[in-house]
Amino acid sequence: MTDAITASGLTVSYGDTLALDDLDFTVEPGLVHGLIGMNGSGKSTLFKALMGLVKVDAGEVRLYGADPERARRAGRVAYAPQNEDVDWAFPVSVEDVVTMGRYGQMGWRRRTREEDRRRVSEALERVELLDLRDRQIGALSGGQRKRAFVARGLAQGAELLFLDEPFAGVDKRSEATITELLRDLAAEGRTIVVSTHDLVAVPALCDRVALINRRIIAHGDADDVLRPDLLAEAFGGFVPQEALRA
Ligand SMILES: Nc1ncnc2c1ncn2[C@@H]1O[C@H](COP(=O)(O)OP(=O)(O)OP(=O)(O)O)[C@@H](O)[C@H]1O
Repeated sequence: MTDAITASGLTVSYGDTLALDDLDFTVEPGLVHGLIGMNGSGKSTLFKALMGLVKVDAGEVRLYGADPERARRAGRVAYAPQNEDVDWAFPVSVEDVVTMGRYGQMGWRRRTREEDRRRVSEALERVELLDLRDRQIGALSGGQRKRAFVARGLAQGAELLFLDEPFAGVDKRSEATITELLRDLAAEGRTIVVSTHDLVAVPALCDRVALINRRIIAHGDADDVLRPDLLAEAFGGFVPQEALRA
């Protein structure tokens, strides 16, 4: 089976800051992968590089064997950004945000067809936001906002979903709802990569765990990866205690 992601020798810098350093990352399809690392370890940059959204100094990315930009344009990959990267005051409804997932298929006039409206409704129903479809996106709770972005990816028909910190600012109940949703999507064959600081959330959510600190330090089963020595390497000598209890 073709891997969902293969990245090799990926190097990205912003001026003098080296964000990714000769990083290799291979992701099996149909699983939930957790991407764990401290602030500034390159998690968001990795997502952007995998989607062809930042300039890569060196290295190569393939998504299902294809060029990342092509995979993105074909709607095969979707990205739910960190809260800070979204303008929540923007005057769009939840339904508008999910409809954006259909833009690639709509043509330049962006006129919605029956098929688009059906896919949007199905996606909203799937994430249990159908009754909030007319609400302004910023008037949702943290967990509902994340689900709206997942719905956008589903409306688009994405096979590969990237979620940047989906549990930030989300209560335990919403976290459980999102976890269940992502587990179901993976069971249907989608591939999911989730960046999180929340190590306690990892066992319930992730099939595999990757530790990142500008490169991938370890990637595999949680028991093999969440080891004190590897965590110390990822977290710069500081081992988060909750990681060892996870
Ligand atoms: N647009 C940018 N311009 C300059 N430096 C940047 C930019 N984006 C990220 N960086 C730097 O690149 C490094 C990696 O940042 P990145 O946002 O990928 O890390 P992260 O693991 O997602 O962090 P966090 O957990 O805080 O969101 C950091 O040192 C950051 O300051």
